[in-house]
Amino acid sequence: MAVIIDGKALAKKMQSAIAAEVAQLQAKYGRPPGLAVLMVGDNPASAAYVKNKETACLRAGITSFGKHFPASVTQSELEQVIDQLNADDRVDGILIQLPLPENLDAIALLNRLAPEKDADGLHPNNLGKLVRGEDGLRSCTPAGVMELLAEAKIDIAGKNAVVIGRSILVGKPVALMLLEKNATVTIVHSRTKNLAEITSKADILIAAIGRPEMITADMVKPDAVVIDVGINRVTDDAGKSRLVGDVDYAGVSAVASHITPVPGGVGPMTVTMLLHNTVCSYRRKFIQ
Ligand SMILES: NC(=O)c1ccc[n+]([C@@H]2O[C@H](COP(=O)([O-])OP(=O)(O)OC[C@H]3O[C@@H](n4cnc5c(N)ncnc54)[C@H](OP(=O)(O)O)[C@@H]3O)[C@@H](O)[C@H]2O)c1
Ligand SMILES: Nc1nc(=O)c2c([nH]1)NC[C@@H]1CN(c3ccc(C(=O)N[C@@H](CCC(=O)O)C(=O)O)cc3)CN21
Repeated sequence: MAVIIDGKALAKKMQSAIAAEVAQLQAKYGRPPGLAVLMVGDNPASAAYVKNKETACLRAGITSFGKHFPASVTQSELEQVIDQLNADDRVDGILIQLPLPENLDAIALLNRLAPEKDADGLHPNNLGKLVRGEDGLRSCTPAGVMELLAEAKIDIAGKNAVVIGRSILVGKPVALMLLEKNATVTIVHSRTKNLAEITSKADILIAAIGRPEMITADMVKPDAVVIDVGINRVTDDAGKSRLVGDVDYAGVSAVASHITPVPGGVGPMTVTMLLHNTVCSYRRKFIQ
């Protein structure tokens, strides 16, 4: 049976360290760090994120400026809100929840963020720094995945890492971070042929697909490290709603050497890295 990489436990440990640092910084600089999250519509994965993020901010002493808009909000209304938040001295981090409804231009909104407040590292300046291997604000979920691999003491250099998914939010940045740690990285996606043949050669398999329990034991190499990024809400036979990942946890945990559960794996680490990025931006404002 696979070792469970406990994201909830690591998140708890890191969030208490962040809370202690926030208390010190606030005493010194006179105001708490602030994080603004823009959410449009009612995506179920986004709703889970918002709830956990707000609790974590409260515990860490970070002020939340949550803004929830109906799906009918316009591009120019959101642009105005971003401009206000960019100019607001109480706000250190801004996050735009993805995906946005199709009528909105997400890229244009991400481009409008002040890069130094871009808490999810999705502004072109920050993505460019990641490509070049420079320090900068990095996407929270991929950064959380890397923290989980480090905590479990997984050797990355020279390993075959396969990332399923190529989104700007998860797949592409996590592939770059694995490459930075000297993995041999393959990215697969919906147009890939022979997907199972490629995934079954992975020493490290990262699933960021958005398809409930798609990765089954026959697609996984024995003793692989499996990180499940997926957050999918499904209704079981008894009519009860629950969260599942992109990996068939019961089947895959019988063949993998390490696995992250859903819930309790990557999700809590995403929240943690969001707090981390917000505090980094705050610190950078006061300490050059
Ligand atoms: N745990 C967390 O903190 C966290 C954070 C962010 C997202 N998530 C979850 O992670 C999942 C992925 O999120 P995302 O934002 O990256 O999603 P996304 O933008 O929808 O991207 C999904 C990727 O998976 C690929 N894909 C879809 N179906 C496939 C198939 N049958 N075979 C192979 N590849 C396939 C897509 O390929 P194409 O590019 O060819 O379409 C795309 O690249 C979702 O469940 C999301 O809720 C979790
Ligand atoms: N810009 C942006 N960045 C993101 O990281 C992001 C989005 N947008 N949009 C939504 C997705 C989904 N995300 C999530 C979803 C759930 C948790 C989370 O904390 N999940 C808990 C359980 C939640 C519950 O039980 O309600 C977990 O243990 O997995 C975190 C991030 C982050 N995501």
